[in-house]
Amino acid sequence: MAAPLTSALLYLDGVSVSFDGFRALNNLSLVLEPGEMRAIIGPNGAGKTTMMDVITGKTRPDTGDVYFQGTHDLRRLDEAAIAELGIGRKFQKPTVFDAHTVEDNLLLALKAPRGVYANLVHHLSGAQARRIDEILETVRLAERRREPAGALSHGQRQWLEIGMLLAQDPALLLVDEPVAGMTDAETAETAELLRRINRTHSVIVVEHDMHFVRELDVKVTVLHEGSVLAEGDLDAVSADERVVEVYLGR
Ligand SMILES: Nc1ncnc2c1ncn2[C@@H]1O[C@H](COP(=O)(O)OP(=O)(O)OP(=O)(O)O)[C@@H](O)[C@H]1O
Repeated sequence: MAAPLTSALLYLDGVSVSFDGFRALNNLSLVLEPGEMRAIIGPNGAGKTTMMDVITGKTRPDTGDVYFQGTHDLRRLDEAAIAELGIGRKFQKPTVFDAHTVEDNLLLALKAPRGVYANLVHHLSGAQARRIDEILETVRLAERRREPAGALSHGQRQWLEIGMLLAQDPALLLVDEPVAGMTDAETAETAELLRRINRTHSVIVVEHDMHFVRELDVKVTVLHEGSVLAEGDLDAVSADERVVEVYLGR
């Protein structure tokens, strides 16, 4: 089938996924514009993780369209090919190397340059060093750069993991529950950090913490039973009776 004509960065239309007859995603449609940051909320089992799994190629939809940058049909690509296209995912559980320093973790995550001439190596290490400085600044770990990652707080480890994702320079970052277990101060800093990242990257963030979602100040999609229940700014969706009923509580 021909790709739909869309200027969207990410385009999901009519996506359904069943596990043993149970519909985890049920005719889900979602459009993310280039440069956008979107917050995804919804009760346990709403399909948030399954949606991320479909976008990253971990789970194949039974039906529906999934396009990236208008032309890439993500249903036809495997996880590695989708990552290579520029979709990066941060899981809730950090996977940093504890014994390595913060900056070495970032260096390991930097995309290996392809087809590089040997006499450019020195020049490239300079570029890599600048990139690492930039990422350390963004994820607020410049002062901890020479410490082992194992010495970081829970929140700082999450930031390092976001930094490692940035090192791969994805066009779209998928971030799953970044502030779970963080202090209030770390949560506020994480909102600030993602807003900064969003100046140059598109982001989808799944999160239950409503204070955090408010601080992001972006369009919110509420999932429920595998479909979009409501979409809009947080005040609008919070005022939606159906959202109050299934998620926010009275
Ligand atoms: N591999 C699987 N096999 C069977 N059922 C699954 C599988 N993955 C997810 N499900 C079911 O699909 C539904 C949607 O799950 P999903 O993890 O996407 O929800 P979620 O919105 O991410 O929830 P949470 O907020 O708890 O993380 C759940 O009922 C879950 O039990």
